[in-house]
Amino acid sequence: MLSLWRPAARRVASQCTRRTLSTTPSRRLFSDKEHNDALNVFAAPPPTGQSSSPSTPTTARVDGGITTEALAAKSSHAVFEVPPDRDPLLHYMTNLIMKHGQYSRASKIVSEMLLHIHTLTRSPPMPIVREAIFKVSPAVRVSTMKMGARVVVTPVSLSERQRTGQGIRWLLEASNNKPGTALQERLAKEIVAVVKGESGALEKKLQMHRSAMVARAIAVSVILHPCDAESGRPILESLAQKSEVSLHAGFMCVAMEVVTTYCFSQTSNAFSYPAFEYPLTIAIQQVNYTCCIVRYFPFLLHAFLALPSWLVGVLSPTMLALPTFRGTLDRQVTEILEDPSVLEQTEHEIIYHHLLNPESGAVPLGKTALQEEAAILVGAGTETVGNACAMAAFHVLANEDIRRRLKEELEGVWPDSEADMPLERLEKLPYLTGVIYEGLRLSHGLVTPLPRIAVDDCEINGVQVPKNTVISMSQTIVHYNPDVFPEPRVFKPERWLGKDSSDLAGHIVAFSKGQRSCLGINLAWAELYLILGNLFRKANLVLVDGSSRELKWKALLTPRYDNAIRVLRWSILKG
Ligand code: HEM
Repeated sequence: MLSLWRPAARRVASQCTRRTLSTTPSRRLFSDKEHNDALNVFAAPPPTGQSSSPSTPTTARVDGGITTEALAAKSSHAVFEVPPDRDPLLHYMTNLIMKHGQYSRASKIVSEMLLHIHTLTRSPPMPIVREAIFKVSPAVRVSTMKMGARVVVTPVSLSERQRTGQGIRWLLEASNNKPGTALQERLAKEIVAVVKGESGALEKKLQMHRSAMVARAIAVSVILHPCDAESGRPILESLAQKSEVSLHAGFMCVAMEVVTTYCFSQTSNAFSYPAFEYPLTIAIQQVNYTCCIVRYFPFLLHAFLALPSWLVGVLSPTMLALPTFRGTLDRQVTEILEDPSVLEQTEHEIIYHHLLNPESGAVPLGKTALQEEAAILVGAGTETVGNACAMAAFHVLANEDIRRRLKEELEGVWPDSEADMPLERLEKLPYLTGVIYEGLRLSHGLVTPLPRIAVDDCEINGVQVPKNTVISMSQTIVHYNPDVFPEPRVFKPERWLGKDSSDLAGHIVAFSKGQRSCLGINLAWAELYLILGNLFRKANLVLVDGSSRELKWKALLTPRYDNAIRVLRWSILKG
C-alpha cells in the first residue's frame, strides 16, 4: 500500500518544487463547513484519546490507539486519492516549513510527511492532515493595547490564513517533542496525535481560547458596569465601626467583594467580619504557603481537593473556608447549568454569560471547567489587588510629602469630598497614577519565578538556551533593577511624572507579559484607581504609632507580609 501511495506523494513534491514562492494559490484553505467548525471557539474539546467522531469504529488498533477504520472513516475520498495540484493547504504548510528560501527541500519534507502518515495509519493522508490542522488552529488571539495608564487586553478574531498559520506553527513546535530525527517523521506523528486528541498543540489552542473568553468576559463586565464611586465606600463605612484595623485585610475584603460581585453577582459580605478577618481571604493567604509545596508535589493538591470538608476542618481550620467557598461556586454553577434562565435574573452580565455564551449557540464549557475558572478568578483577583493597595497606602501614609501631594491633586479635582469620583477622571491624575505604579512595582504581583518554555534555541542575556528548556524569572529582578528604577527600593511616585514614563511602564511586569499574562488587568487597574482615589480623598487615616517604616515580606507565590499596616485614627471627611 505504501508503494502505491508513493507516486502520488512524489507528484505533490514535484509540483511543489516547480512552484515559485510568488504563486500563492488563490483557493481557500478550508471549505465553508470546515471554516465554520473551526470558528466555533467555545466548542468543548473531545475527551482525550478519543477521536472527534463518536461513530467511528474502534477495532484493529494501529499506533497505540487510533484505528485503521476510524481514520479511514474520516475520509469520504478514495483510498489512493492524490492531493490536487497546488493544494493550497500543502503549499501554505510548505512555505511555513521552508528555511532560507529552500522551497524544494520544504516540499520534500511535506511529501515525505504524507508518506509517514500513510504508513502510520494505512489511510489516505490528506484528510488526516486537513483535520489535524483545523482542529489545532485557534479562532482568536489575545491582543494588548495601551489606553492611558492601562493596558487593555482584548480578544481578536483571526482570518482563515492567520488561524491556519498559527495552527501549523504549533504543530511544528509540538513535533519537536516527538521521537524521530527527521522533521517529516516527527510531524507525521504529531498530526496523528492531534487527530487522536493527544497532542500538546491542542492544549495551546484551548489555552488561547480560554484566555480570550475570560479577557472578554472581564473587559465586558468592566465596560458595562464600571466600578462606580461606591467601590471605595464599603471600606470607609467599615472603618467607621472599627477603631484599629489592618488596612491590608480591609483591601483584601474590597477586592474579594469586587470579584464576587462582578464575576458572579454574589456578595461575599466580607466587610461584616470583625477586623476584616474574613475566613476566605485568610485561607487565600494561607494557600500562599501551600502553593510553594504543591508546586513540587502536585499530587498533594488533588489529594487535598478530594478530602471531605470535615477532615479539612480537623486538619486545618483556616483552610476550611476553601471547600466551603468551592461549595458555593459549585452550587451556583450547577444551578445555572440546570436552568440557564437564572442568568436573566442577575443584575448585570456576569462571567457565566460569556463562558456559557448562549447567544452564539456554541457548545458550552463543562461543569468542572466552569468551577475551575470561577475559583481561579477569586484566587487571582483578591490577594494581588490587596497587596498593591496595601503597599501604596502604606507609603502614602508613612510619607507626609507624598500624602500632601496626593491630597492636593485629589482635592483640586474634587473640592467636595462627597462628590462621586468617576474612573475616567481618576485615570487622568498623574500623581495618583504614579502612586499606583509604585504600589504595583513594590508589591510585584507574583514573586515566585513564572515558568516559560523556550520554543527555539535562543540567547538570553548572553547565555545560550537550548530549545525546550524551562526558564523562569521573578518580577522582583526587573522591579528592583537600579538601571531602570534608580533607588529601586524607594517609593517615588515622582519617577512616573517624567516624559519617559510610558517607556518606564514597559518595565512594570506585575501582571506578567505575553499570552499567560494576567487576565484581570483591566479590572485590577479600575479597582486600584477607585479604591485609592476614594480612600485618600474621603478619609483621614493615621498609622498606628510605632508602625514599622518598612513593609517586610517573604517570597512565597505572592509576597507574604510580616507586619500588617494598622491604622489607628480615622475620620470620614465631610464636604
Ligand atoms: C494588582 C492586581 C493583579 C496583579 C498584580 C496580577 C498579577 C497576575 C500575574 C503575575 C499572573 C500570572 C501570569 C503569568 O503566569 O505570567 C496573573 C494571572 C491571572 N490573573 Fe491576575 N493579577 C491581578 C489582579 C487580577 C484580577 C482582579 C483578576 C480577575 C478577577 C485576575 C485574574 C487572573 C487570572 C484568571 C490569571 C490566570 C491567567 C492564566 O491562567 O493564563 N488577576 N495575574
